[in-house]
Amino acid sequence: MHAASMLDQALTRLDDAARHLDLDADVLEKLKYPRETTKVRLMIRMDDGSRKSFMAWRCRYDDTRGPTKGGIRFHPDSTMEEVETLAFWMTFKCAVMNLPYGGGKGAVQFDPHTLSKAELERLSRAYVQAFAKIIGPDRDIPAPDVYTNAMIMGWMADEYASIVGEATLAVITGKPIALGGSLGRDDATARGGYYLVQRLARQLGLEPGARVAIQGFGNAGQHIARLLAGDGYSIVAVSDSKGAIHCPTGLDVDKVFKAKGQGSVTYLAGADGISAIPSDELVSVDCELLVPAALEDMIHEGNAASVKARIVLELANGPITPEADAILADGNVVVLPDILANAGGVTVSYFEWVQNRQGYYWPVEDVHARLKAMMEREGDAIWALAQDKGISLRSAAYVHALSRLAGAIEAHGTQQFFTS
Ligand SMILES: NC(=O)C1=CN([C@@H]2O[C@H](COP(=O)(O)OP(=O)(O)OC[C@H]3O[C@@H](n4cnc5c(N)ncnc54)[C@H](OP(=O)(O)O)[C@@H]3O)[C@@H](O)[C@H]2O)C=CC1
Ligand SMILES: O=C(O)CCC(=O)C(=O)O
Repeated sequence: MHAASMLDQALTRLDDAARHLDLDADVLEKLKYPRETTKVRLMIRMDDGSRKSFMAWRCRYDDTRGPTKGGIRFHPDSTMEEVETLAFWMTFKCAVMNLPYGGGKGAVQFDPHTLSKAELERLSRAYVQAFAKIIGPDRDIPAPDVYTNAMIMGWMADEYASIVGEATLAVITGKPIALGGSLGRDDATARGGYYLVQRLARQLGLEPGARVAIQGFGNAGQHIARLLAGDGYSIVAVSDSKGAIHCPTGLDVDKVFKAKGQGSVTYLAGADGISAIPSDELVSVDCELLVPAALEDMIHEGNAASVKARIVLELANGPITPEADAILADGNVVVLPDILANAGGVTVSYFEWVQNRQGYYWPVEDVHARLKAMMEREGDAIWALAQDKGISLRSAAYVHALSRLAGAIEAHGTQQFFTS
């Protein structure tokens, strides 16, 4: 898909949701455009003494419900349109979960595999130097996303502290535990999706033993594999950026982790009845549950009809295009939508922010219990709304979020509304 049309495509979900609510036109006008997007060219010194520049963005899409929140992505294909679209989704995700946040997102356009660790640290710190006036614990709070992690969040938090002259832990989440991170943030994205599947398993007709295919084997993909396999689900296919593997009788998840540790899940191809399959065939594998956990637009008009799974758990943001959504709906495939299914990550980020502000840290059991309760509360509400209105879970999630956003926009009053 052409990047320029990405936000327009995402906005079709807003229009769809608006049809189910009696909204003031001002609400839609406010949510149709990003509030602010800042673009900076970052310049760092490379290990060989040369200087190199990198395009970077931070978007604060909407802050009606609170400071903007969302991850920072390091990826060679990132664009401003992608950042704005991801920030739009964050706005709705935070509203779905009733977190006191608006939506934001950031990115640097480069391939992190091409930089040394020291160069990566300089670039991460340069990002914070450039955006120090935009981020802040009550303004805009970054976190990890694709190809960023706790180590990078630690460098960024450290850089921010040195700029403002005091430790400000709540400026960024997904930090190392040693630097004010929350227990349970590492697997929170997958765990939130897992709690949702557990909660809706009966309605979805899913049970342990069901076959699962997982696209992407990073933070989200690895943790969902571990959690579902631990419950007796059979992981029959996985992929990463280098390719995909398939084993109809079920993969040994420990061996997949070992292969990934050595470089790629594809290293297992050829062993124990495991075959290599083309990456784009992962979504067509015969299974009950398909888990996209990589990038956007992986299920599109061209391959949606080949999906054999009955249920799709969207751990990735935007893995299904609107055209593919319609094809899946025609085939009675139930989609657990991204703004609910992967909201565990930002929810535990919120817990981290709360703990940083309290200066009091929770045991992991408390983090899990609170996350579970929130996933079940919002999951139940969205399920009931979908049943009641006869609409998809995605439409119901957007309606659920939009009614909260509309309430907040209206409560701000017109002066605030037009000048903020
Ligand atoms: N981290 C978080 O807290 C959250 C993440 N998400 C979303 O989840 C998705 C995954 O993020 P996350 O797990 O954090 O990112 P990671 O960087 O940890 O992992 C990304 C994974 O996707 C794989 N990948 C990249 N391109 C392809 C491809 N073309 N086909 C198959 N696999 C591919 C990568 O492969 P390789 O390992 O070979 O590089 C890697 O395994 C994204 O959409 C992200 O926005 C959503 C909510 C929160
Ligand atoms: O943890 C966060 O604050 C945001 C995570 C994120 O970027 C996402 O949910 O897409």
